Amino acid sequence: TRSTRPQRLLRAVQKKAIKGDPQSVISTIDYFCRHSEWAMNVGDEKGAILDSVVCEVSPSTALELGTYCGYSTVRIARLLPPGTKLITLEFNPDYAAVARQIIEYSGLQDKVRVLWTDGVNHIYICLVEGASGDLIPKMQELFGIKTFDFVFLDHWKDRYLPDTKLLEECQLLRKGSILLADNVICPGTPDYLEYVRNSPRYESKYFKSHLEYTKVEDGLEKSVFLG
Ligand SMILES: Cn1ncc2cc([C@H](O)c3cccc(CNC(=O)c4cc(-c5ccc(F)cc5)cc(O)c4O)c3)ccc21
Ligand SMILES: [Mg+2]
Repeated sequence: TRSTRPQRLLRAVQKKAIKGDPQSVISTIDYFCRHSEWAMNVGDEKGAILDSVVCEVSPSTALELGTYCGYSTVRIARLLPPGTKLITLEFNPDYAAVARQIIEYSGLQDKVRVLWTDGVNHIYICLVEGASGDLIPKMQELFGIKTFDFVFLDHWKDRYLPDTKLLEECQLLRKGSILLADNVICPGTPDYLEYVRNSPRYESKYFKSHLEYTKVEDGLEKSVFLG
């Protein structure tokens, strides 16, 4: 049967990227998506904004909702200091399988481990198969996470708001936690935007950009939880 888009993206990485070099994996994916086949990675333009927020926050605990092929996982993980804990949630097993291979190809495989064995000198990326709504309430028991310093939302757009409320209810956000949401314009997350922009518990800022690999407007919304 015909390969899937994530499989074709993985093949391009295995063929053209330098093994062990995260930047080369990122550039290869961006080139492939711009010149061969579009895919819903956050991309280079919004990716640069993601990079700057990750560097500014320098989180010791981070959560990504929606791994897809692992492009933003690699973007985030390459910037994280040793000892960071990055959890990325993917419910689609085919996407998770491709993401594992792309994360490993990027050389982060020695950091992709069962969580927090020593937690001293490695970044721990844990790619967990499952839906955010089921897994968020289990973060403490599964991973010993108390709160997240940084959350990147890039999964189903109608899950941004319920999952943000779930993070609040599970007390996984602390004063100063940063939420960064992709696609707040295209495809759009109107209920989430309305919430973080009007709730007294958040200070929100819009970073105008474009839908990955296109000229269509899109952007990222950065929201600080005020506690
Ligand atoms: C519950 N739960 N827990 C974990 C988890 C993980 C997933 C998957 O990773 C997954 C699967 C399918 C779709 C998404 C969301 N992404 C998008 O839909 C998107 C679309 C476009 C776009 C824009 C313009 C178009 F014309 C077409 C697509 C541009 C973008 O950047 C996107 O992120 C995420 C899903 C639910 C999950
Ligand atoms: Mg997206």
